[in-house]
Amino acid sequence: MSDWTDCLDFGVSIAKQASETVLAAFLLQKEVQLKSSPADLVTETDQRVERILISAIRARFPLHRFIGEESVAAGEPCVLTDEPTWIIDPIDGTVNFVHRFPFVAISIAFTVNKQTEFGIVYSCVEDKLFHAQRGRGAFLNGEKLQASGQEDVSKCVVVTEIGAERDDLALSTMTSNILRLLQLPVHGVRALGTAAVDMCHVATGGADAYYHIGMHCWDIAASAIIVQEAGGVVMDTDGSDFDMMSRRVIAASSTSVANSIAQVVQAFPCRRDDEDPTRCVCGAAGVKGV
Ligand SMILES: O=P(O)(O)O[C@H]1[C@H](O)[C@@H](O)[C@H](O)[C@H](O)[C@@H]1O
Ligand SMILES: [Mg+2]
Ligand SMILES: [Mg+2]
Repeated sequence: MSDWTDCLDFGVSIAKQASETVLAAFLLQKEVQLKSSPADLVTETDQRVERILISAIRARFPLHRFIGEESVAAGEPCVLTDEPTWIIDPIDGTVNFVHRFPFVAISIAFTVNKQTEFGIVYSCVEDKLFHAQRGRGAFLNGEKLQASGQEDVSKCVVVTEIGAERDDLALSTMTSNILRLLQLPVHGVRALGTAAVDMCHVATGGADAYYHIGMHCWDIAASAIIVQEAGGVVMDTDGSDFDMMSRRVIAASSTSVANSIAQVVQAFPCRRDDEDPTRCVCGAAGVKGV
């Protein structure tokens, strides 16, 4: 049975190569386009990095499939099959990238039979390479990672993201979630602006939990296995099993902390990543396809 290490090694090498494109543009003025909201940005660099990654992988592994953030934005389907699949976020933290806020990451996950075999999150400006391979542990620049193991939510630093949604229901849900957490209380709430790196800090033990509603599979598919391989727990915000297409996640140091967060965090309606956007009505006022 393949252990996919050759794919992992190739993924690490192209993430580092592609980061040169991110860093070359990081301090430059950027042309910005909007996607689903005034806070959901994309630049030509996001699109170019995704093309670089996918063409390099396709040349080496021509039968593999892809789910890429900017390919999906351009109309490609977001459907996970049993085939070997690379799930790519070329720049996680595009708002940070546009503003030169130094937390931007390339996130690459690899699945076979819908099971994640490895995840790579490369925080380019920090030069921090997080990776994990199923059953073989999680690492930061080669050093093994261990989640904090914290069991008491009142002793936790919790990371989250406010996301790109700007409708009243999403904003009131997200802000009331933060208020309810602070009232538990928790030691602190943080947000770096990149879901992938946020979640990797649970694997380092520097944070004890992460939760998010509204992110996409490409934001968290790689960091989910990194947390799990560091001894953390990943689940849906309703306490059910993690489903990378659901657009809801809790990653935590322990099951008890994850369950405590699931009890106070409420979700707002989001279309699943793998739902046909032409056939769904959801969101605050049943806004089509958000
Ligand atoms: O669009 P990119 O790839 O930058 O991903 C970010 C999302 O856009 C945010 O909504 C979300 O809140 C996270 O910040 C996520 O990292
Ligand atoms: Mg992202
Ligand atoms: Mg992105």
